[in-house]
Amino acid sequence: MQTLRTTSLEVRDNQLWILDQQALPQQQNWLPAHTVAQLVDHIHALRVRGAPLIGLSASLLLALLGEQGVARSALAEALEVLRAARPTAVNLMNNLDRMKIALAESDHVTALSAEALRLVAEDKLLCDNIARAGSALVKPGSQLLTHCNTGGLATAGVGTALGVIAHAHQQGLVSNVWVDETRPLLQGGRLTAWELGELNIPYQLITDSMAASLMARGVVDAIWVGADRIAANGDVANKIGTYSLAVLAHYHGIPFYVAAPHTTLDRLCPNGDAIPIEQRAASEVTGVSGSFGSVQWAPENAAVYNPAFDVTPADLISGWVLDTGVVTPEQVKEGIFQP
Ligand SMILES: CSC[C@H]1O[C@H](OP(=O)(O)O)[C@H](O)[C@@H]1O
Repeated sequence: MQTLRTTSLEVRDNQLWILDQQALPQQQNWLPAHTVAQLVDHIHALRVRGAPLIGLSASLLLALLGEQGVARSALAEALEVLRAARPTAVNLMNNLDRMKIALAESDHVTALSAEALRLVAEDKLLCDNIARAGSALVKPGSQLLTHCNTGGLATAGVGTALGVIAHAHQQGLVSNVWVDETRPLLQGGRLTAWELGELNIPYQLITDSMAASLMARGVVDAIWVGADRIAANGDVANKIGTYSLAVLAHYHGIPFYVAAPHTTLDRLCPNGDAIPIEQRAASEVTGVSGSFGSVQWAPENAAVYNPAFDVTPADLISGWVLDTGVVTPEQVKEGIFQP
């Protein structure tokens, strides 16, 4: 397979390498994802994270294994193991469903590589289209608030919600970005802050609990978030903490936008109640770990509830900004996302 590089993925010498997103921003460590076990471990640990990126990394590895001569039957098993690596972000399943079709072709090795590269190229374009569609909704001088990380690290392109923010900033429309640190894994404080710094976009890092008072002060003009799965009725699963932002935005009359590629749509999922929500380890809440090591503050036997995502009901969403354009609440009510 040709050499390929995104912000956090690289194909080099016919092997897949990943940028460890748990070590950022202090360290930029590229790690091997040469085997299914390695990539699944990276995905479980969120060294590889972000709904689109998870699907793309799995697709690329499957194609590379095919080129390395792994038997078709073993590739089919590998596909199923990768498909189960994380349950909420549907991009993984959507991508691998397309790879499954390629695997059934007579020349499956060529078909797998072509499909994986097509998925990467498509995602870059989807990000650009989302950025353009979304920035049309940004008013001049806006202060925008975002949650978790939805930039180039999480996609093959400029990102989803953060791609909109970056494109709007390029057009001179953004005066400041409020960056939710996004407990417990701090994707905002570590990754979004790093990406905005690299892009020279003005931002202020806040704890998640600060968002409400900023809205009350009238210094949040719109909220932009990503998505891990969009159900047929428009409900959205996204990083834990998204739902509370949507409720606050509704109370304060602030537009709340979800930015995502169409590969995040799950038309067979009727509503948010049907979206599987990943439950994660207690250690992510009882303390924090990173390139510096780890520290624990809660009692050893603390009982912990740690869902990685929550669901925002469609009636709290002002618009779904997809690569195909902006979808309105009226269109969602009319069933635009229905199968
Ligand atoms: C464009 S990434 C979409 C989505 O993925 C993130 O979750 P995680 O960091 O657990 O992979 C977050 O929910 C983003 O909004």
